[in-house]
Amino acid sequence: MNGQQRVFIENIQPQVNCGDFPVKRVIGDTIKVSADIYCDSHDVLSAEVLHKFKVDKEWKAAEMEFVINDKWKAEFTLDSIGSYFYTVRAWVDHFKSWHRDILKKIDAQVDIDVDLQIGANLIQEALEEHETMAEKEAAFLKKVQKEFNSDAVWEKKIGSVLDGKLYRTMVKYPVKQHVSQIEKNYEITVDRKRASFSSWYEVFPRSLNPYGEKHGTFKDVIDFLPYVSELGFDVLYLPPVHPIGETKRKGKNNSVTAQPGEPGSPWAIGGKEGGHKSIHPQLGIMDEFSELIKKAEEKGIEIAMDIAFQCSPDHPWVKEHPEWFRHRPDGSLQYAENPPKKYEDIYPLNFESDDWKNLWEELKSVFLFWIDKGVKIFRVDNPHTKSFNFWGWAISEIKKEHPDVIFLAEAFTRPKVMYNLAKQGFTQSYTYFTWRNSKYELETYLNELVNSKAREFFRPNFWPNTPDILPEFLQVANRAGYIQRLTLAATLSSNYGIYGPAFELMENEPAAPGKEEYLNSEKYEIKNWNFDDPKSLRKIIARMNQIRHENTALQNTHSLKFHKIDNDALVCYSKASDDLSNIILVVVTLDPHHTHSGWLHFPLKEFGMHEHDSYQVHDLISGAHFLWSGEHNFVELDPGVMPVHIFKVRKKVRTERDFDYFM
Ligand SMILES: O=P(O)(O)O[C@H]1O[C@H](CO)[C@@H](O[C@H]2O[C@H](CO)[C@@H](O)[C@H](O)[C@H]2O)[C@H](O)[C@H]1O
Repeated sequence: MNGQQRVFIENIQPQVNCGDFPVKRVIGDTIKVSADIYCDSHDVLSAEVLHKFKVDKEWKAAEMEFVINDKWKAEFTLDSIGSYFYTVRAWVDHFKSWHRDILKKIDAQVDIDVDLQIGANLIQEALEEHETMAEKEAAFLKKVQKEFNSDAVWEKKIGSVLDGKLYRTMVKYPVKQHVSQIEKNYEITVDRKRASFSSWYEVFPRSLNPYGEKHGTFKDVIDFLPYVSELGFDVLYLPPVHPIGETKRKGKNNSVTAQPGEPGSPWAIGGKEGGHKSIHPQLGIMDEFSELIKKAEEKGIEIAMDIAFQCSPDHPWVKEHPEWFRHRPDGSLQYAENPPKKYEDIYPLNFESDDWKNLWEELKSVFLFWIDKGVKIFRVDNPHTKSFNFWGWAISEIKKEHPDVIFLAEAFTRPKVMYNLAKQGFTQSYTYFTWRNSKYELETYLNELVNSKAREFFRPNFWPNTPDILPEFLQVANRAGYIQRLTLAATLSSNYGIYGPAFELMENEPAAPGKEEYLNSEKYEIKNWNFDDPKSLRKIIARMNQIRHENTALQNTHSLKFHKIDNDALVCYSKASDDLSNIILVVVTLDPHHTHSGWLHFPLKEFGMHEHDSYQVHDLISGAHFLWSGEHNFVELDPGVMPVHIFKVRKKVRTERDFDYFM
């Protein structure tokens, strides 16, 4: 410790686990750093945030500004994808202290002769510290210094003190003595935009044969792209595309024995044709996969690949690397489980294997293999059943070379485990949204995601359904119920997705009463979907995605605010762009059967308006416009017509010619 250091720096924000893990942002974001900074006595302090992009040699400094109660803040912009680092330093600023005190003394008309000599000495220190100071400024300081040391009249001397030029020049050339600096460098992972704003559509390629007669292929997926594009999705997520094992293959409805010709679960990876780096022969060949990536890209769609680190008994690794699996005393291998679910057709990898280094390398190489083929988004199956240290290592290794890669964690498990995976580097995470139905459940859960420390590292991705989950709500939902869940997913979270055909075609028969699995699940059989079914929700889904793309407010999750509405069947919330130029107010009825109404409270001041202002709300779903005034307004939703309002709030703009319009 250097005993001359007097400044304390604490509570640096944002940070995750005291800086053990990075905070997350996307390119173009401005990061706001704050810290509690104080010292003994009454001296004035100066502080700055030092920051740099990983490869930069030099640190840049952002001057911190005092806020209140020893809190200081500064901000800087993140203009590259990759890792940034920052830390905070502060020191007692003797010039600023001198300046503040001498002004008080002048005011009180007390003797300041000695203070002026001290001022002259401070100027001397600045001149010595900054030898390269611009000549003009150095000359100015020397002139003032001479005055302070001269017999010039009092008025002349204080004229220089009061003249802002001295203050401005000295602050520009600070003398940083006995600087306290936090030793830790806090990390920020800066991702590309899609990390925080993405719309996912999940489809099984093998079900895309247009006539439903054969196994679908990558070519069929290419032909399906216009549909995905029409619906407005930008990520097309495909369950595993690898060879499927024959041994222990599962049959229809999760039967533990498959009948001849049944295709098996795509997650039972590996067969005689290869493992995680091979393609299921009935889907096509590698060139066709590359063609799919290319064609999708032309339409602004990215292909997300499923990474499921597990092996069917026929996977080459089972023979080539028996040491990567756990052997039971009788020599057999234990199949995988995610209690109470049993996955009899796969073996889990043993992360305690003595050969763990080679195992880790091989798994990393699976990602790199597909990245080389053009995949930049991975949905990772069950990451919570693999070593967390492996994920931390693998993701950071991959991101060193490929900082634009996005990883979605499919971990439906305990909250702390889900959060740990996000801290290890997963870009986005599945959530409990799927089961949050009531107003209380939604508000509590969203407040946890948006207003707790989790917001710094956990990016939620909301799914109303998945091939594994047909939630009870959807099992009994009518059309309004589906639209309600779609709206909540698409407007509460800036990342959302649907397990496509089953959602828009409102497939909702459970495997058995009380089960949340789909009857005749696509996981075990090839489906023949009628995408042109007149009851399809495709039009409203397309509109929802269009609204998301046209309104930057919906492209973030952090600005979410719930608003009071005096009816528990109605939920009301808003999102806004950082500059408040785009404000979206959403009202959803949670009762898909009866009409509900209520008075909502929209706190205008928080959105840059006056509490009595009149403004327009434009329902982006129905097209209706309403003129509202003040903070309390009435809404009514008949789910038979439409269970949601997605209002764009148009503020009144006053022009110079006294002509008002709504922006
Ligand atoms: O355990 P989760 O609910 O998170 O589900 C994920 O992982 C499962 C195992 O990979 C996967 O399960 C599917 O594939 C298994 C292996 O073929 C099969 O035994 C299961 O019956 C089938 O559901 C699930 O789809 C995935 O989301």
